[in-house]
Amino acid sequence: MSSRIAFLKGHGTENDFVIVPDPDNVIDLPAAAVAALCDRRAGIGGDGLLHVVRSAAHPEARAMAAEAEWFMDYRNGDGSTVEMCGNGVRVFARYLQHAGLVTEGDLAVATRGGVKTVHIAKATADGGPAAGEITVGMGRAVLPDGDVTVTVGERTWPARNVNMGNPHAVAFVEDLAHAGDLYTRPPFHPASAYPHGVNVEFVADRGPGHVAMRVHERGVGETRSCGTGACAVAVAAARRDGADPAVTGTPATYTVDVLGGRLLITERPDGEIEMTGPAVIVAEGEIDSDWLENAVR
Ligand SMILES: N[C@@H](CCC[C@H](N)C(=O)O)C(=O)O
Repeated sequence: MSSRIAFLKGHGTENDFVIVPDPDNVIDLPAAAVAALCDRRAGIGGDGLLHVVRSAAHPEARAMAAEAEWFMDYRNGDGSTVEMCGNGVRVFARYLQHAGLVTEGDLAVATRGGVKTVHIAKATADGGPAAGEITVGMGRAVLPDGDVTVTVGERTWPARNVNMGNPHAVAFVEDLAHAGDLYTRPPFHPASAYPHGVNVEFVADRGPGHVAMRVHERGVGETRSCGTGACAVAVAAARRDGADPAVTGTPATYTVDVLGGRLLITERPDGEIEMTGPAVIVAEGEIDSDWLENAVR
């Protein structure tokens, strides 16, 4: 018998998500269902899906339940299950606030990349541009050794391998247009560098401590923003600029412009990376369970 499944739609710097609240983890969301929901023509449309589950109700999050009540079961738009989504965590927190499950201030969110600390800023009465922005403690970057290159058409660039819980290849370019059509992933070399796929960022300078990026996201295509990608870009830019907060004892802050807005990234001397940006809930509605079942068949 047909039933209704509640959903919301939200975005963070235009990286957009279908949000499916399911505190007790009773909704079956195989990869094909996620891909159908994220389909921009035949479904609701989104770069990914945020399945909102109590940590205690999810086998992959139970061990984190004492630290974080809520688990972000994140999926890419193609249905793949991956470690982390930076914009997704902010939108996830905004959903919890919107639903009255948390209030402004600090909270912890369980993810496959570990527990993330989140701070929801108080919205100012004048509704200033930064009102209610959300800051996430994204953890530390890992920079594996080894040279990687990425290629678009006739051009090849060296890329910095940065792991933010998920893998990134960061290439500095003169002009973001040189990245071409990022619908498909640019080839990288050596092929063995990323056995589980990779997100590829192209970065151009805009001024001191200020860069702009475009991204091809694993499991999605080109998106208008990637939070983990912006963190990877800030770390790669800092190292290129000779700044390592662990050595200098001084935080390194980069403004990262993405196609859908702006993120502020700070790497602290202890290596912890903080990302600040907006998160917006734009709509809510109901999914027809018959439609979803048929879409999966
Ligand atoms: N958009 C995300 C990253 C989502 C995961 C990524 N596509 C992957 O497969 O690693 C972000 O904001 O970080």
